[in-house]
Amino acid sequence: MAERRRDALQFPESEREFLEPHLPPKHRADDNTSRVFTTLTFATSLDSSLALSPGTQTLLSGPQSKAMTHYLRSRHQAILVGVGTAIADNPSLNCRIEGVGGYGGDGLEGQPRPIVLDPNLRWDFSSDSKVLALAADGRGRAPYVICAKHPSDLKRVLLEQRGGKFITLNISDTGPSKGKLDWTDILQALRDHGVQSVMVEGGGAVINNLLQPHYATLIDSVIVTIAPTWLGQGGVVVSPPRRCSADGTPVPAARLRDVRWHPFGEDVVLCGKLQ
Ligand SMILES: NC(=O)C1=CN([C@@H]2O[C@H](COP(=O)(O)OP(=O)(O)OC[C@H]3O[C@@H](n4cnc5c(N)ncnc54)[C@H](O)[C@@H]3O)[C@@H](O)[C@H]2O)C=CC1
Ligand SMILES: Nc1nc(O)c(N)c(N[C@@H]2O[C@H](COP(=O)(O)O)[C@@H](O)[C@H]2O)n1
Repeated sequence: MAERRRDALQFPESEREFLEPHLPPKHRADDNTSRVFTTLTFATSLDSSLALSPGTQTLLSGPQSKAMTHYLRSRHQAILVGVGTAIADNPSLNCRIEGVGGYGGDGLEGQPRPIVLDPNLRWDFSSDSKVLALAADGRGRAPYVICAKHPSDLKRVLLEQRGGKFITLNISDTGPSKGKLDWTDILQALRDHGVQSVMVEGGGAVINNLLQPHYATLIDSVIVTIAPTWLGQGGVVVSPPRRCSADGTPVPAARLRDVRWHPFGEDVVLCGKLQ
């Protein structure tokens, strides 16, 4: 049995039941489903902010909802963030729940694969990246970087040495991701690389892009932590593009159905499906 770590998080069995209907099915090695179970999840303030300002990290989740997020990480094969988040936060993107690989468990069992959406190769993971350091230390997996350019051999070799890789896709020339990567292509590429479930954590640009009606059928589950604070103006806001009906009247951009709420400490967690 691997050594117990003092920084491991606890998430009680009694809280897990609430989340179960909103999680991907437990995967089998022979599972041939063609699509990726996709969960959109993030922590927000009462004024829909993810962070106090662009380029900064803001702690919103309390200890219980943070443990919940780490439990979600253990139940998905991958975590996806945009390069803005990778640069701003230098995140760990691993799972620190007691009992998963690297935190008392065997190998890398329960550790999700970090995915960074970085079309123009802005992320310099070669210096001081927590994700790569954790991968080297056996407490997380090396990232897959989804890009639209060919990386330098230096970056490619460094990533591959740690067990990660670059996945190069074409920029979309139509639809709601014109000039970017299309989510249908991103999720298909993940499936082609063996990923059966992914939680998309953010940041603002990623969430606002994905919350467009065109992609609603790609998202299986939405799980949002709401913290009892207002961050104020100038933050990184979740607010997808406006929609209008045929006569030009504004209509809601997106809405959840089958909604359930659960308090975690001072936060509340909302689970639902996109209509
Ligand atoms: N409270 C929370 O749960 C979370 C908060 N954050 C916060 O969000 C902030 C970062 O958000 P943003 O600046 O909006 O950056 P972001 O993390 O959304 O990354 C934006 C970048 O991702 C790439 N991207 C996004 N969609 C794409 C697409 N369809 N195709 C190709 N590339 C695409 C582009 O390069 C874009 O510039 C940080 O302050 C971070 O702390 C991030 C994640 C979760
Ligand atoms: N659930 C949640 N609560 C918050 O308060 C947050 N700021 C975030 N941010 C996301 O988590 C990443 C940091 O994760 P590590 O602890 O470094 O693994 C950060 O990059 C955001 O994606 N999430």
